Amino acid sequence: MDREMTPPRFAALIPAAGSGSRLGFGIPKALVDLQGKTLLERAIENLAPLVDEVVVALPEGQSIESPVKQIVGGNTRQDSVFRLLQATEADFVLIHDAARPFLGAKVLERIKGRVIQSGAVTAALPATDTLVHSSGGFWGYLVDRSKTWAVQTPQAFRRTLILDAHLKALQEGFEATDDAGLANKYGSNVELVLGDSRLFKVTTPADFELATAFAQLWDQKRSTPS
Ligand SMILES: Nc1ccn([C@@H]2O[C@H](COP(=O)(O)OP(=O)(O)OP(=O)(O)O)[C@@H](O)[C@H]2O)c(=O)n1
Ligand SMILES: C[C@](O)(CO)[C@H](O)COP(=O)(O)O
Repeated sequence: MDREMTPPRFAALIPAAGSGSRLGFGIPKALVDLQGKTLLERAIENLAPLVDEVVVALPEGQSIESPVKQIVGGNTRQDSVFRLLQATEADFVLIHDAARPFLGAKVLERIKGRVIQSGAVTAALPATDTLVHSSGGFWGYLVDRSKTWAVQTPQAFRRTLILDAHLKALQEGFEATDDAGLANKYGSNVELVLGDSRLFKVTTPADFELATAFAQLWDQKRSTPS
């Protein structure tokens, strides 16, 4: 008798509970308007068509008008993601910062295409600038650029793998800047998948200026049938 194969289920998990202190607009960064849509709305609209479920972590006391599942985030990004992981039972999770509003379908397809086999993948870009390790504000030593990548989101994992890494980190009090770092720390081989320079993170007012200028072009392209 043929066994029926059910396709794996994917959840998009969006940490959006940060305060945006480096942006300094006085409201949570994910809820800042960028040319008619908030950063969070943009993240949801990019991810929703390619997953079975979307869950967002928001600052306490905030909610959005959207059918997606909403939970309260934690004090750190890591804590917000840990809470998001407990809010889904999907086989695979795509974790993506609300602060990266320009996520195209091609990057997402690349990430989804690799995670089933790899179990742990992240979008990343090979470094293009000269890189140095600094010492007291001066040139310390040159870093080998040919082996250096800048890590972005989305990052995708088999849910049980990344949940296990988060649980171990919690037990040990280990903090990482991202989930790929946690997966690597607890023994997973994290595959680097080519990201995109348009996936930059809106962190500072200068990033926001750039995002404002670029959003019009992005929205125009999305509404033009290819
Ligand atoms: N306690 C936190 C902190 C951050 N994030 C989310 O993690 C992503 C990346 O974080 P970052 O760009 O550092 O956002 P903020 O923490 O808001 O910024 P800042 O550090 O400048 O305050 C953002 O989508 C942010 O909302 C979160 O969900 N929960
Ligand atoms: C997760 C991340 O976007 C990968 O580059 C990055 O580490 C987040 O850093 P932040 O200081 O929390 O913005």
